[in-house]
Order: sequence, then C-alpha cells, then structure tokens
Amino acid sequence: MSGVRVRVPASSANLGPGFDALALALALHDEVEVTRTAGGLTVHVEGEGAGAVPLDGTHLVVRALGAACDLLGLDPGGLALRCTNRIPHSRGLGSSAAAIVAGVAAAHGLAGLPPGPDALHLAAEFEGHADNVAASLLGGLVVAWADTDQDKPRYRAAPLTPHPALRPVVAIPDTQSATSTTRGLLPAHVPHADAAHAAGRAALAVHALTTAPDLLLPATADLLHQDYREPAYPQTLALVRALRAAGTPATVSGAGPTVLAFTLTGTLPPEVDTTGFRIEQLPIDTEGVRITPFD
Ligand SMILES: Nc1ncnc2c1ncn2[C@@H]1O[C@H](COP(=O)(O)OP(=O)(O)OP(=O)(O)O)[C@@H](O)[C@H]1O
Ligand SMILES: N[C@@H](CCO)C(=O)O
Repeated sequence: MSGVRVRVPASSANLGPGFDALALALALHDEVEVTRTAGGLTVHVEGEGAGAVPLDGTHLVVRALGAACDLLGLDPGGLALRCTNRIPHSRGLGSSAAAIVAGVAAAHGLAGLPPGPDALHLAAEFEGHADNVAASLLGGLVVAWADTDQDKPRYRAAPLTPHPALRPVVAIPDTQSATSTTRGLLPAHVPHADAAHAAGRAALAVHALTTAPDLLLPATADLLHQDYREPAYPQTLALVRALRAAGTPATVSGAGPTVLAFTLTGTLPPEVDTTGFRIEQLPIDTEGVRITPFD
C-alpha cells in the first residue's frame, strides 16, 4: 500500500506585537500517515483530540487534504488516515494550523510535489491568517503577510533565522480557549498611538529575535491584542505580567491561553508562581513540515 507520512511542528504566533504576522515553530509534533486504499475513508486519531475531533470527511486534516488535491488536480481515491497528535488543542500552540498543514503537505506528498507558495496560500486561507501555518510549513521563525492589491488576499511568508541562543519555554494551562472566541474580543479600531507602538515593536522584535536577544523585553511588548483578550484567560495575562516584571520576555502564545517565554537558559525565574501551568522547554523546530512518501 502506498502513501505518505507527514510530521508537522507546533507554533507560537504573534510573539507579542507581531499580530497575525510573526510566528515561531516549536519542536512538538503531530504525525499523520495517509495510506491509499481501494475506496472510502477511515480516520484513526490517537493523543490530543481523540474522542473530540470528527472521524469523517469533516476532519480538518481530511478537508485540507481534499482542498489541496483539488488544487493539484489529484484524485486521491480511497484513503486511510492515522493521526498521532501531540499538540494540545485550543491552547495557542497552532494545533489547527498544524492539522491544515498536515493535510496540504500529505496531498503534495501523494502527488510527488514539494509544497510551495500555493500550498502556503491555501493553508492560510483555511486558517484565515498565515502566521501559524507559515511556521508549521517552513519551520523556524517567520514573518507572514497578505498582499491585498487584488480582489482577495494572497498570503505569503518569509523565513527569518532565529538567534541560536533562544530557549523558548511554554506554560500550558489545562483550560482551552477557541481562537474564534478570542478574536471576537478584539476591537475594530485601536488608537493611532497603539498602532504606532505595534509597528515599532514588531520591527524591533525581528531585530531582537534574530540578532539582539537582549532587546526581547521591549521587543515583545504588545498593545494590540493581549489585554483585550484578558477576560478569556486572566491567569495567562497575570503570568505574562509576572514574568515580564521579573525580566523574562513573555507573551500570550497565539490566541492563548498558553504563555510563551523567551529565555536563554530554558528555565523560568523561580520566584514567579506558575501554579496551574505545565512548564515545558520546547526547542525551536528549524525543519518545518517533513513529508515521507512510502510504497
Ligand atoms: N490535529 C487535529 N485534527 C483535527 N482537528 C484539529 C486538529 N487540531 C486542531 N483541530 C481543530 O481545531 C480546533 C482548535 O483550533 P483553534 O484555532 O481554536 O486553536 P489552536 O489552533 O490550538 O490555537 P492557536 O490558533 O491560538 O495557536 C480544535 O478544537 C479542532 O476542532
Ligand atoms: N494571530 C492569531 C494566532 C492564533 O491563530 C491570533 O492571535 O488570533
């Protein structure tokens, strides 16, 4: 039986001021094995999301795979999917983007083609923004944007080289928070001074993340989204503020409620109370999605 195995990293988006733009791939991986069969569809899920995600054509990996097959002009025939999920769902670690990238990458693997700019665009259209999918696809640190001069956005991303001294640490709470819910907490308009702050700090974040980690504390300051989302996860904002007060650059990871801290040691300051959070040092994934066809 032929097919393809894909391995896709988690990601942390925004990184403070880079809302919907900056993201970092993290070495926590979902794996999906897609086998061609005589007909029909079966989906087996182990780990995160087992018992919660659907096991039919509405499964996110299946939907993304189908859309990518349409794009590539490929009739995949019958398929059997085995998903081994390690990225926690609805925690701000890019699980939905990873699932979408897995499906898009699997279709490319079945077609014998590398995922290029069209794959990134398709995955970002699914997700609604390109930050997480770009990190999961390309690995490392990315800046994503949408060209908006046509009638609909064209999603793009550029890879950056993260500074080798960075040792990201995540603090993951038990509670979940849906991205769609916390995007709904954001205002339609922000003060010009806050927008100017975000532009300056996002530019500084690129410099700090690639070249000058000593500037990460001011570079990760955000006024655009984190405080607006506080009602959804007050403990997350409390931990971000406590870490920052102790000198550790910390942000809400993606749409939360996980906290991302940039350290140089892989540890958090012992005086900061992290009760209620699972602490994990997650190295930066520099590879992005891995696609392995099999016969
Ligand atoms: N591996 C997966 N297989 C199928 N569905 C998934 C998978 N991962 C995520 N999903 C779907 O996506 C939802 C979570 O998406 P959501 O955007 O709310 O959170 P997230 O992607 O984990 O966080 P963030 O976007 O803030 O980083 C899950 O509830 C589930 O419906
Ligand atoms: N940039 C996105 C990431 C989560 O998908 C957000 O903060 O809503």
